[in-house]
Amino acid sequence: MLLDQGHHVVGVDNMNDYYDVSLKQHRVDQLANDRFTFRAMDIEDEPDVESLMDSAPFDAVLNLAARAGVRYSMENPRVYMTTNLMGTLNLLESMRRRSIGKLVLASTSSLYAGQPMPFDETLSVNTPISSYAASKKAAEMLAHSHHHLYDVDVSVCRYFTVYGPAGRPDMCVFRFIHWIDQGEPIELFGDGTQSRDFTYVDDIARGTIAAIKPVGFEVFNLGGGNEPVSLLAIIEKLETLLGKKAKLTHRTFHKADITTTQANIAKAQKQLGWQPTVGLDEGLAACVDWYQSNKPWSAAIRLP
Ligand SMILES: Cc1cn([C@H]2C[C@H](O)[C@@H](COP(=O)(O)OP(=O)(O)O[C@H]3O[C@H](C)C(=O)[C@H](O)[C@H]3O)O2)c(=O)[nH]c1=O
Repeated sequence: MLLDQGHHVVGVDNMNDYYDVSLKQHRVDQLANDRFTFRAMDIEDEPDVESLMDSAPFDAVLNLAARAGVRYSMENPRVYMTTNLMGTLNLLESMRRRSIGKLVLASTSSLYAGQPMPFDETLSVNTPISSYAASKKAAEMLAHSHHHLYDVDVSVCRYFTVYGPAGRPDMCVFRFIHWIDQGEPIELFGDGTQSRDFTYVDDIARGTIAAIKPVGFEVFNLGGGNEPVSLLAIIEKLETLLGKKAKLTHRTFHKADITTTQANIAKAQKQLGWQPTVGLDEGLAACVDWYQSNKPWSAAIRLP
């Protein structure tokens, strides 16, 4: 979207193998453009971040680089802190040294666990239930202190369960499509009544770009803003789209999982002029279309 608007963009990804690297490469390949440069590097590596920041006169940094799996953060909490917190520190420090004035920081609705819905940005989110959420909260706080000390302008975007074509294969929508299509049992944590305010990736991209505008320091919920939809309802919709019945294997509800999410998006609507436009049925259909039209490669993507 930034390229379509005529901007020059440098994209960074460390291409780690937490999930199938061919999917990451597929996404990079879609961005072929004279104004796009890709750098395979890690924001944890301070000298590399410094050299990156010297490579062009940046107006803004959008930090979407993260360890983002909720359940895997119980297995390997250390990488969540090194990437999500120390990586953010490297970016903030290199921005400070060069007076790059704008940071958009991707954060998460996972922070709202235990709070009353719909989740409002003013709720206190000091009791995270996963190392992932804790690392994102830590990054938000670090960004705040850099805003206070060095005047960097910060928009924190709390994303609500983002899905879309070429989506993450550690998340439910991608996996459920794969399993239903392949006739394999869906691994379902809990009874499937847990629910999410699913948000389509293009809406998230538009909201993230809208958040580049100067705001001081603000937190914005970027969520569908709809009634939360249960996993069982998602499975039913995917069965219809794929024309196949799902088989289920039940697993214990995961301790790091939030039961339900619903965004209050009034603030993003008002201050960013942002409104999600892609409904769940349309969004899921786009995911299934992408999966079908990229076969056999898409069906062979390794699930973590
Ligand atoms: C992958 C998978 C998930 N589930 C269940 C577990 C959860 O109760 C629910 C949604 O899990 P998922 O990982 O798709 O999404 P969230 O737990 O909402 O987390 C996601 O949205 C937030 C905002 C982020 O910030 C995370 O980066 C992102 O991973 O489906 C299953 O039952 N089976 C599965 O194979």
